[in-house]
Amino acid sequence: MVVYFNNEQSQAHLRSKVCGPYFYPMLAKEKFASVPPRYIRPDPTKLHGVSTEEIPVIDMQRLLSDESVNPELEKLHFACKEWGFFQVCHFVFVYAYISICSKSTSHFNLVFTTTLTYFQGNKIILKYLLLVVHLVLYILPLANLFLMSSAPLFLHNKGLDELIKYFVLNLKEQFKSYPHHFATICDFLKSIQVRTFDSINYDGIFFFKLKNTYPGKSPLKVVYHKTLDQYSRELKILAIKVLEQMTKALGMKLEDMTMLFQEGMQSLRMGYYPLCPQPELVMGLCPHSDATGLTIVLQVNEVEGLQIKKAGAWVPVVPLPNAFIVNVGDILEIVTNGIYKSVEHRVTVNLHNERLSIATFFAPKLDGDMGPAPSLITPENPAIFRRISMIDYSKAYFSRELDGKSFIDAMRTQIEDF
Ligand SMILES: O=C(O)CCC(=O)C(=O)O
Ligand SMILES: [Fe+2]
Repeated sequence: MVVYFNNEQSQAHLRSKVCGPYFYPMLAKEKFASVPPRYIRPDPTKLHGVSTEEIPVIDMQRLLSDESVNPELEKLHFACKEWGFFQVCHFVFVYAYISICSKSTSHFNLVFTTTLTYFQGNKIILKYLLLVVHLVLYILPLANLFLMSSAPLFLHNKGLDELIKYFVLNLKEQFKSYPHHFATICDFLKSIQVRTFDSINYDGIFFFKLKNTYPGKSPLKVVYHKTLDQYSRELKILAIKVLEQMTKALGMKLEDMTMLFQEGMQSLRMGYYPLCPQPELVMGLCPHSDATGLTIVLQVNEVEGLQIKKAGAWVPVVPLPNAFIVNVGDILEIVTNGIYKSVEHRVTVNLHNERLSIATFFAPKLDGDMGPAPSLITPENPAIFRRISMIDYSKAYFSRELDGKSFIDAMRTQIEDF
Protein backbone atom coordinates (compact mmCIF):
# COMPACT_ATOMS: atom_id res chain seq x y z
CA MET A 1 0.00 0.00 0.00
CA VAL A 2 1.24 3.47 -0.82
CA VAL A 3 0.50 6.74 0.85
CA TYR A 4 -0.31 9.64 -1.35
CA PHE A 5 -2.33 12.80 -1.21
CA ASN A 6 -4.49 13.36 -4.23
CA ASN A 7 -6.93 15.79 -2.87
CA GLU A 8 -5.20 19.10 -2.28
CA GLN A 9 -8.41 20.87 -1.47
CA SER A 10 -9.59 18.63 1.28
CA GLN A 11 -6.13 18.61 2.70
CA ALA A 12 -5.99 22.39 2.80
CA HIS A 13 -9.45 22.55 4.29
CA LEU A 14 -8.65 20.06 6.97
CA ARG A 15 -5.39 21.75 7.72
CA SER A 16 -7.10 25.08 8.17
CA LYS A 17 -9.54 23.42 10.53
CA VAL A 18 -7.07 21.61 12.68
CA CYS A 19 -4.64 24.47 12.79
CA GLY A 20 -7.30 26.92 13.87
CA PRO A 21 -8.11 27.84 17.43
CA TYR A 22 -9.31 24.32 18.09
CA PHE A 23 -6.48 23.06 20.15
CA TYR A 24 -5.65 23.99 23.60
CA PRO A 25 -1.90 24.25 23.94
CA MET A 26 -0.54 20.78 24.13
CA LEU A 27 1.63 21.15 27.13
CA ALA A 28 0.10 24.16 28.80
CA LYS A 29 3.22 26.20 28.19
CA GLU A 30 1.02 29.08 27.11
CA LYS A 31 -1.05 30.43 29.94
CA PHE A 32 -4.51 31.78 29.26
CA ALA A 33 -6.05 34.45 31.45
CA SER A 34 -9.46 33.28 30.34
CA VAL A 35 -10.78 30.30 28.46
CA PRO A 36 -11.14 30.68 24.66
CA PRO A 37 -14.88 30.80 23.78
CA ARG A 38 -14.79 27.56 21.79
CA TYR A 39 -14.42 25.62 25.03
CA ILE A 40 -17.08 27.33 27.11
CA ARG A 41 -20.05 25.13 27.83
CA PRO A 42 -23.59 26.43 27.52
CA ASP A 43 -24.65 24.75 30.76
CA PRO A 44 -21.94 25.51 33.31
CA THR A 45 -24.39 25.33 36.21
CA LYS A 46 -24.70 21.59 35.63
CA LEU A 47 -21.19 21.25 36.95
CA HIS A 48 -22.53 21.52 40.47
CA GLY A 49 -24.03 18.86 42.72
CA VAL A 50 -20.99 16.90 43.74
CA SER A 51 -21.55 14.05 46.17
CA THR A 52 -19.30 12.82 48.98
CA GLU A 53 -19.91 9.11 48.36
CA GLU A 54 -16.95 6.93 47.41
CA ILE A 55 -16.79 4.30 44.73
CA PRO A 56 -16.11 0.71 45.88
CA VAL A 57 -12.53 -0.53 46.12
CA ILE A 58 -11.77 -4.14 45.23
CA ASP A 59 -8.67 -5.89 46.48
CA MET A 60 -7.45 -8.00 43.57
CA GLN A 61 -5.40 -10.29 45.76
CA ARG A 62 -8.43 -11.17 47.83
CA LEU A 63 -10.67 -11.38 44.79
CA LEU A 64 -8.38 -13.94 43.19
CA SER A 65 -7.97 -16.06 46.31
CA ASP A 66 -9.49 -19.53 46.29
CA GLU A 67 -11.89 -19.11 49.19
CA SER A 68 -15.19 -20.85 48.50
CA VAL A 69 -17.15 -17.92 49.86
CA ASN A 70 -15.37 -14.78 48.81
CA PRO A 71 -16.73 -11.49 50.14
CA GLU A 72 -14.63 -9.63 47.59
CA LEU A 73 -16.60 -11.32 44.80
CA GLU A 74 -19.81 -10.06 46.39
CA LYS A 75 -18.30 -6.60 46.50
CA LEU A 76 -17.38 -6.81 42.83
CA HIS A 77 -20.92 -7.90 41.93
CA PHE A 78 -22.42 -5.07 43.95
CA ALA A 79 -20.04 -2.51 42.44
CA CYS A 80 -20.86 -3.56 38.88
CA LYS A 81 -24.60 -3.59 39.50
CA GLU A 82 -24.94 -0.43 41.53
CA TRP A 83 -22.03 1.72 40.47
CA GLY A 84 -20.69 0.44 37.16
CA PHE A 85 -17.34 1.61 38.54
CA PHE A 86 -14.80 0.45 41.07
CA GLN A 87 -11.12 0.86 41.87
CA VAL A 88 -8.82 -2.14 42.02
CA CYS A 89 -5.78 -2.26 44.25
CA HIS A 90 -3.16 -4.94 44.95
CA PHE A 91 -2.68 -6.08 41.43
CA VAL A 92 0.91 -6.99 40.78
CA PHE A 93 2.54 -5.15 37.93
CA VAL A 94 5.99 -5.99 36.85
CA TYR A 95 7.29 -3.27 34.68
CA ALA A 96 5.10 -0.94 32.73
CA TYR A 97 3.01 0.43 35.52
CA ILE A 98 6.04 1.39 37.55
CA SER A 99 7.70 2.82 34.54
CA ILE A 100 4.71 4.98 33.65
CA CYS A 101 3.99 6.13 37.18
CA SER A 102 7.46 6.74 38.43
CA LYS A 103 8.17 9.26 35.73
CA SER A 104 4.66 10.57 35.75
CA THR A 105 4.31 14.07 34.38
CA SER A 106 7.67 14.43 32.77
CA HIS A 107 7.38 11.06 31.12
CA PHE A 108 3.94 11.83 29.86
CA ASN A 109 5.00 15.19 28.54
CA LEU A 110 7.84 13.46 26.84
CA VAL A 111 5.55 11.16 24.99
CA PHE A 112 3.41 14.00 23.76
CA THR A 113 6.41 16.05 22.81
CA THR A 114 8.10 13.24 20.97
CA THR A 115 4.87 12.34 19.27
CA LEU A 116 4.52 15.88 18.09
CA THR A 117 8.09 15.97 16.93
CA TYR A 118 7.62 12.72 15.16
CA PHE A 119 4.65 13.99 13.27
CA GLN A 120 6.23 17.34 12.54
CA GLY A 121 6.00 16.81 8.81
CA ASN A 122 2.50 15.50 9.20
CA LYS A 123 0.96 17.23 12.14
CA ILE A 124 -2.23 16.72 10.31
CA ILE A 125 -2.41 13.08 11.28
CA LEU A 126 -1.89 13.59 14.95
CA LYS A 127 -4.27 16.50 14.94
CA TYR A 128 -6.68 14.50 12.93
CA LEU A 129 -6.82 11.94 15.70
CA LEU A 130 -7.37 14.66 18.23
CA LEU A 131 -9.97 16.25 16.03
CA VAL A 132 -11.94 13.04 15.89
CA VAL A 133 -12.30 13.12 19.63
CA HIS A 134 -13.13 16.80 19.66
CA LEU A 135 -15.76 16.60 16.97
CA VAL A 136 -17.51 13.71 18.59
CA LEU A 137 -17.88 15.74 21.71
CA TYR A 138 -19.10 18.94 20.01
CA ILE A 139 -18.17 21.55 22.54
CA LEU A 140 -14.49 21.10 22.85
CA PRO A 141 -13.34 19.30 25.92
CA LEU A 142 -10.47 21.01 27.60
CA ALA A 143 -8.16 18.12 27.08
CA ASN A 144 -5.80 16.68 24.60
CA LEU A 145 -6.54 13.06 24.01
CA PHE A 146 -4.27 10.87 22.03
CA LEU A 147 -5.71 7.58 20.88
CA MET A 148 -3.80 4.48 19.99
CA SER A 149 -5.13 1.15 18.99
CA SER A 150 -3.11 -1.85 19.93
CA ALA A 151 -3.29 -5.13 18.14
CA PRO A 152 -4.87 -7.96 20.07
CA LEU A 153 -2.37 -10.52 21.26
CA PHE A 154 -3.46 -13.11 18.74
CA LEU A 155 -2.20 -10.84 15.98
CA HIS A 156 1.19 -10.23 17.49
CA ASN A 157 3.97 -11.53 15.31
CA LYS A 158 1.52 -12.45 12.56
CA GLY A 159 3.15 -10.02 10.18
CA LEU A 160 2.36 -6.63 8.82
CA ASP A 161 -0.33 -7.65 6.37
CA GLU A 162 -2.48 -9.10 9.08
CA LEU A 163 -1.94 -6.01 11.22
CA ILE A 164 -2.94 -3.74 8.38
CA LYS A 165 -6.04 -5.77 7.69
CA TYR A 166 -7.00 -5.52 11.31
CA PHE A 167 -6.31 -1.82 11.43
CA VAL A 168 -8.28 -1.05 8.31
CA LEU A 169 -11.24 -3.01 9.58
CA ASN A 170 -11.00 -1.70 13.09
CA LEU A 171 -10.46 2.00 12.66
CA LYS A 172 -11.09 2.99 9.10
CA GLU A 173 -14.56 1.48 9.14
CA GLN A 174 -15.35 3.47 12.21
CA PHE A 175 -14.16 6.71 10.73
CA LYS A 176 -16.12 6.08 7.56
CA SER A 177 -19.24 5.82 9.64
CA TYR A 178 -19.23 9.41 10.79
CA PRO A 179 -20.82 10.96 7.73
CA HIS A 180 -22.36 13.96 9.38
CA HIS A 181 -19.37 14.89 11.49
CA PHE A 182 -16.59 13.75 9.36
CA ALA A 183 -17.24 14.49 5.74
CA THR A 184 -14.01 16.40 5.53
CA ILE A 185 -12.06 13.85 7.41
CA CYS A 186 -13.48 11.03 5.37
CA ASP A 187 -12.48 12.82 2.19
CA PHE A 188 -9.09 13.16 3.65
CA LEU A 189 -8.96 9.52 4.65
CA LYS A 190 -10.08 8.41 1.24
CA SER A 191 -7.40 10.55 -0.27
CA ILE A 192 -4.66 8.68 1.49
CA GLN A 193 -3.88 5.10 1.92
CA VAL A 194 -2.05 3.98 4.93
CA ARG A 195 1.21 2.59 3.74
CA THR A 196 2.55 1.08 6.85
CA PHE A 197 2.81 1.48 10.52
CA ASP A 198 5.87 2.65 12.20
CA SER A 199 5.76 -0.59 14.01
CA ILE A 200 7.17 -3.26 11.86
CA ASN A 201 9.31 -4.64 14.61
CA TYR A 202 6.89 -3.58 17.17
CA ASP A 203 3.81 -5.69 17.33
CA GLY A 204 1.56 -4.00 19.81
CA ILE A 205 0.52 -0.50 18.95
CA PHE A 206 -0.40 1.13 15.71
CA PHE A 207 0.86 4.49 14.68
CA PHE A 208 0.27 6.11 11.37
CA LYS A 209 3.20 6.87 9.25
CA LEU A 210 2.99 8.64 5.96
CA LYS A 211 5.30 8.18 3.05
CA ASN A 212 8.52 10.16 3.05
CA THR A 213 7.82 11.91 6.28
CA TYR A 214 10.09 10.98 9.08
CA PRO A 215 12.56 8.52 7.76
CA GLY A 216 14.40 6.42 10.24
CA LYS A 217 13.47 5.57 13.74
CA SER A 218 10.71 7.40 15.46
CA PRO A 219 11.81 8.93 18.74
CA LEU A 220 8.54 7.76 20.20
CA LYS A 221 9.45 4.23 19.48
CA VAL A 222 12.71 4.62 21.27
CA VAL A 223 11.33 6.21 24.38
CA TYR A 224 7.94 4.74 24.75
CA HIS A 225 6.86 1.88 22.58
CA LYS A 226 8.21 -0.77 24.84
CA THR A 227 6.57 0.68 27.87
CA LEU A 228 3.20 1.06 26.21
CA ASP A 229 3.39 -2.39 24.75
CA GLN A 230 4.16 -3.91 28.11
CA TYR A 231 1.54 -1.77 29.76
CA SER A 232 -1.08 -2.91 27.25
CA ARG A 233 -0.19 -6.54 27.78
CA GLU A 234 -0.38 -6.26 31.54
CA LEU A 235 -3.68 -4.47 31.40
CA LYS A 236 -5.07 -7.17 29.17
CA ILE A 237 -4.22 -9.68 31.89
CA LEU A 238 -5.97 -7.54 34.47
CA ALA A 239 -9.01 -7.09 32.22
CA ILE A 240 -9.38 -10.81 31.59
CA LYS A 241 -9.05 -11.58 35.29
CA VAL A 242 -11.72 -9.04 36.15
CA LEU A 243 -14.03 -10.33 33.41
CA GLU A 244 -13.56 -13.90 34.62
CA GLN A 245 -14.49 -12.90 38.15
CA MET A 246 -17.56 -11.13 36.81
CA THR A 247 -18.73 -14.34 35.14
CA LYS A 248 -18.34 -16.13 38.47
CA ALA A 249 -20.33 -13.48 40.28
CA LEU A 250 -23.04 -13.52 37.61
CA GLY A 251 -23.26 -17.30 37.37
CA MET A 252 -22.50 -16.91 33.67
CA LYS A 253 -20.65 -19.37 31.46
CA LEU A 254 -17.00 -18.35 31.29
CA GLU A 255 -16.94 -19.12 27.60
CA ASP A 256 -19.70 -16.58 26.88
CA MET A 257 -17.31 -13.91 28.13
CA THR A 258 -13.95 -15.15 26.90
CA MET A 259 -15.14 -15.73 23.34
CA LEU A 260 -15.89 -12.03 23.19
CA PHE A 261 -12.88 -10.54 24.88
CA GLN A 262 -9.96 -12.96 24.70
CA GLU A 263 -9.15 -11.94 21.16
CA GLY A 264 -10.91 -8.63 21.25
CA MET A 265 -9.93 -5.09 20.40
CA GLN A 266 -7.85 -3.03 22.74
CA SER A 267 -7.10 0.64 22.50
CA LEU A 268 -5.52 3.17 24.73
CA ARG A 269 -6.13 6.84 25.16
CA MET A 270 -3.70 9.11 26.89
CA GLY A 271 -5.39 12.19 28.20
CA TYR A 272 -3.82 15.46 29.20
CA TYR A 273 -6.10 17.90 30.98
CA PRO A 274 -4.37 21.26 31.38
CA LEU A 275 -4.67 23.77 34.19
CA CYS A 276 -7.60 26.03 33.61
CA PRO A 277 -8.15 29.61 34.78
CA GLN A 278 -11.96 29.14 34.79
CA PRO A 279 -12.63 25.46 35.46
CA GLU A 280 -16.32 26.03 36.17
CA LEU A 281 -16.93 27.07 32.55
CA VAL A 282 -15.48 24.06 30.80
CA MET A 283 -15.39 20.30 30.78
CA GLY A 284 -12.32 18.10 30.48
CA LEU A 285 -14.45 15.35 28.99
CA CYS A 286 -18.21 15.67 28.53
CA PRO A 287 -20.61 13.24 30.23
CA HIS A 288 -20.67 9.95 28.38
CA SER A 289 -20.80 6.24 28.94
CA ASP A 290 -18.10 4.13 27.32
CA ALA A 291 -19.17 2.26 24.20
CA THR A 292 -16.67 -0.49 24.89
CA GLY A 293 -16.85 -3.60 27.05
CA LEU A 294 -14.53 -2.74 29.87
CA THR A 295 -12.42 0.34 30.55
CA ILE A 296 -9.43 0.52 32.87
CA VAL A 297 -8.20 3.99 33.77
CA LEU A 298 -4.93 4.91 35.39
CA GLN A 299 -4.95 8.37 36.96
CA VAL A 300 -1.30 8.78 36.17
CA ASN A 301 -0.37 11.70 38.38
CA GLU A 302 -3.15 11.04 40.89
CA VAL A 303 -5.02 14.27 40.30
CA GLU A 304 -8.77 14.24 40.81
CA GLY A 305 -11.09 15.05 37.92
CA LEU A 306 -13.03 11.94 36.98
CA GLN A 307 -16.60 12.01 38.29
CA ILE A 308 -19.36 9.48 37.91
CA LYS A 309 -23.08 10.00 38.00
CA LYS A 310 -24.97 8.36 40.82
CA ALA A 311 -28.54 9.16 41.79
CA GLY A 312 -28.37 12.46 39.91
CA ALA A 313 -25.18 13.69 41.63
CA TRP A 314 -21.57 13.58 40.50
CA VAL A 315 -19.28 11.44 42.63
CA PRO A 316 -15.58 12.34 42.35
CA VAL A 317 -13.22 9.40 42.03
CA VAL A 318 -10.51 10.07 44.57
CA PRO A 319 -7.28 8.64 43.19
CA LEU A 320 -5.78 5.91 45.36
CA PRO A 321 -2.07 5.22 45.06
CA ASN A 322 -1.26 2.17 42.91
CA ALA A 323 -4.86 1.63 41.92
CA PHE A 324 -6.78 1.42 38.68
CA ILE A 325 -10.32 2.50 37.97
CA VAL A 326 -12.37 -0.12 36.21
CA ASN A 327 -15.71 0.58 34.61
CA VAL A 328 -18.44 -1.34 32.85
CA GLY A 329 -18.99 -0.16 29.27
CA ASP A 330 -22.15 -0.31 27.15
CA ILE A 331 -21.18 -3.64 25.58
CA LEU A 332 -20.80 -5.27 28.96
CA GLU A 333 -24.17 -3.91 30.02
CA ILE A 334 -25.62 -5.58 26.93
CA VAL A 335 -23.70 -8.85 27.45
CA THR A 336 -24.85 -9.08 31.06
CA ASN A 337 -28.40 -8.35 29.91
CA GLY A 338 -28.54 -5.17 31.92
CA ILE A 339 -27.42 -6.68 35.23
CA TYR A 340 -24.19 -4.67 35.20
CA LYS A 341 -24.50 -0.97 34.46
CA SER A 342 -22.54 1.25 32.15
CA VAL A 343 -22.63 4.52 34.01
CA GLU A 344 -22.22 8.09 32.80
CA HIS A 345 -19.06 9.86 33.79
CA ARG A 346 -17.16 13.02 32.95
CA VAL A 347 -13.85 14.72 33.64
CA THR A 348 -13.50 18.16 35.18
CA VAL A 349 -10.37 20.29 35.11
CA ASN A 350 -8.92 22.44 37.82
CA LEU A 351 -7.13 25.64 38.59
CA HIS A 352 -4.01 24.26 40.19
CA ASN A 353 -3.13 20.86 38.77
CA GLU A 354 -2.85 19.47 35.31
CA ARG A 355 -4.18 15.94 35.06
CA LEU A 356 -2.87 12.95 33.19
CA SER A 357 -4.72 9.74 32.62
CA ILE A 358 -4.49 6.64 30.50
CA ALA A 359 -7.72 4.88 29.62
CA THR A 360 -7.52 1.41 28.10
CA PHE A 361 -10.60 0.09 26.35
CA PHE A 362 -11.50 -3.55 25.77
CA ALA A 363 -14.13 -4.57 23.25
CA PRO A 364 -15.04 -7.73 21.34
CA LYS A 365 -13.40 -8.31 17.99
CA LEU A 366 -15.09 -6.68 15.06
CA ASP A 367 -15.78 -9.77 13.01
CA GLY A 368 -18.36 -11.25 15.32
CA ASP A 369 -21.56 -10.32 17.01
CA MET A 370 -22.59 -9.66 20.55
CA GLY A 371 -25.71 -9.60 22.64
CA PRO A 372 -26.91 -10.83 26.02
CA ALA A 373 -24.94 -13.93 27.09
CA PRO A 374 -27.00 -17.05 26.33
CA SER A 375 -26.16 -18.46 29.77
CA LEU A 376 -27.91 -15.51 31.43
CA ILE A 377 -31.12 -15.78 29.43
CA THR A 378 -34.01 -17.83 30.80
CA PRO A 379 -37.78 -17.69 30.26
CA GLU A 380 -37.97 -15.67 33.49
CA ASN A 381 -35.13 -13.39 32.37
CA PRO A 382 -35.59 -12.79 28.66
CA ALA A 383 -33.05 -10.79 26.66
CA ILE A 384 -33.62 -7.07 27.02
CA PHE A 385 -31.09 -6.17 24.32
CA ARG A 386 -30.83 -7.33 20.74
CA ARG A 387 -27.94 -9.24 19.21
CA ILE A 388 -25.97 -7.20 16.76
CA SER A 389 -22.80 -7.59 14.75
CA MET A 390 -19.90 -5.61 16.11
CA ILE A 391 -19.52 -3.81 12.79
CA ASP A 392 -23.14 -2.67 12.86
CA TYR A 393 -22.78 -1.75 16.49
CA SER A 394 -19.82 0.53 15.85
CA LYS A 395 -21.40 2.02 12.75
CA ALA A 396 -24.60 2.77 14.61
CA TYR A 397 -22.68 4.14 17.57
CA PHE A 398 -20.50 6.45 15.59
CA SER A 399 -23.31 7.74 13.44
CA ARG A 400 -25.09 9.07 16.49
CA GLU A 401 -24.25 12.07 18.54
CA LEU A 402 -22.65 11.48 21.86
CA ASP A 403 -25.42 12.10 24.29
CA GLY A 404 -25.10 10.46 27.67
CA LYS A 405 -26.48 6.93 27.44
CA SER A 406 -29.01 7.36 24.65
CA PHE A 407 -27.23 4.91 22.38
CA ILE A 408 -27.56 1.88 24.60
CA ASP A 409 -31.26 2.63 25.02
CA ALA A 410 -31.61 2.25 21.28
CA MET A 411 -30.29 -1.29 21.62
CA ARG A 412 -33.16 -2.42 23.81
CA THR A 413 -35.38 -5.09 22.32
CA GLN A 414 -38.58 -3.10 22.26
CA ILE A 415 -37.07 -0.40 20.04
CA GLU A 416 -36.92 -1.60 16.47
CA ASP A 417 -35.10 1.13 14.64
CA PHE A 418 -31.89 2.94 15.28
O1 LIG B 1 -9.48 10.59 32.02
C1 LIG B 1 -10.22 9.87 32.68
O2 LIG B 1 -10.06 9.72 33.89
C2 LIG B 1 -11.37 9.14 32.07
C3 LIG B 1 -11.40 9.17 30.60
C4 LIG B 1 -12.65 8.59 30.04
O3 LIG B 1 -13.69 8.58 30.63
C5 LIG B 1 -12.61 8.01 28.70
O4 LIG B 1 -11.55 8.12 28.06
O5 LIG B 1 -13.62 7.42 28.26
FE1 LIG C 1 -15.09 7.22 29.60
